[in-house]
Amino acid sequence: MEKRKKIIIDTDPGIDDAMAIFLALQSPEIEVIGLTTIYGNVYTTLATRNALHLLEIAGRTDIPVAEGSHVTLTVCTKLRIADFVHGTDGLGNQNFPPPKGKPIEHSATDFLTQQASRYPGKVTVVALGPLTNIALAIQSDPAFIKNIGQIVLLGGAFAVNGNVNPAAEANIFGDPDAADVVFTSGADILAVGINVTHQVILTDSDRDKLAEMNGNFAKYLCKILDVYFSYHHDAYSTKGVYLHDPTALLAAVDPSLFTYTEGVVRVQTIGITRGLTLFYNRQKRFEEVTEWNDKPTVKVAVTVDAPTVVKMVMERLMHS
Ligand SMILES: O=c1[nH]cnc2c1ncn2[C@@H]1O[C@H](CO)[C@@H](O)[C@H]1O
Repeated sequence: MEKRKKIIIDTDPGIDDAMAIFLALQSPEIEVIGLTTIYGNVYTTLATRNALHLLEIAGRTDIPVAEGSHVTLTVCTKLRIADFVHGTDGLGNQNFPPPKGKPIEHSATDFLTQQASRYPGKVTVVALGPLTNIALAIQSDPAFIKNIGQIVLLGGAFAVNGNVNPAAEANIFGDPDAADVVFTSGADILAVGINVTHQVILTDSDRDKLAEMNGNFAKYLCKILDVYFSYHHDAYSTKGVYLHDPTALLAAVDPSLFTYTEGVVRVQTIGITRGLTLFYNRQKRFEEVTEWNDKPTVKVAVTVDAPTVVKMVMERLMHS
C-alpha cells in the first residue's frame, strides 16, 4: 500500500516555485504524480517550458507535465505577469537551454480530473499560481470536488495588505473569478495566504549557507535566486526573501506546522478591490442575506512555525 500522499503541483515557475518543486521531490512524505502549469509569474507557455526544465535538472523526467490555461476563466481579462519578481525567463534571467521533454497530450484540467477520479480522495493539489486550472476542473467535472482529496492553495491576503496593491495578493488577483469558484466549490480547501508566508523568510545568510553546499539543488537555486533577492530588497527592504511557495507546499506535507481557522471566503471580482479575499468567521448571524450565506467553509492558515519551515527547506534543499 502506498502511504505517501499523492501530489499534483499546479505551478507558474517562478523562482519560489522552483524551490517548492525541488522541496517536494526531496520530501519522502509525498509522491509528486504530476505538474500542471499556469500563467502568473510567467506566461503559460514559459511555465510549461520551465516545469519541464526543472524536472530535467532534478532527473525526474518520469513526472508528467500537463499544460494549463493560457487565459483567465472569463477570458477577456488582461493577464498580469510578475516577471519583475522572477526575471523575464521566470528563473532569474539565466537563459537555460530549452528542455528536451514535452508536455503530455492532456490539458491540465483533464489531467486534474482524471487523476482525482483514478485515486478518489487520495490526491492533493498544491496550487501555487492563479486558480484558473482548478476552477476549470471544478466546472468541467461535477465529481472533481468529491474526488479530489484536498486543495492546498497559496493565495489571499487575510486581514493584511496584498502584494499587488493594498487589496490583492498576486495569485488571487491573477484570476479573481476562478478563485471565487474554487473558494465556494465545497472542496476540501486549505488556503495559505501572504499573512502567513510573509513570516517565512530565507535570509541572506541562509542563502550564503546554501551557496557553500555541493548539492545539485542548492547550487542551481543559488544561481537563480539573485533576481528574487534584489526584488525583495527593493520592494520590502527585507534582508531576505519570502518563501511563499515552499511554505504552501509544506502545508501539504505537514499540516501540523500551521494553525487554522475555518470560515467562508469570497473574492471581490470587480472594482478597486478586485482580488480581495474576504473571510467570514461565522460569529455573527446577519439580519441580511449575504453573499457569504450558505456557502461552504474552507480552512485558512493563521500561524506558522516559521523557524521549522525554514529549517526543513534548508535541510531538504542542501542535500541532493
Ligand atoms: O509583488 C509581487 N507581485 C506579484 N507577484 C509576487 C509579488 N511578490 C511575490 N509574488 C509571487 O506571487 C506569489 C505570492 O503572492 C508567489 O508565487 C510569488 O512568487
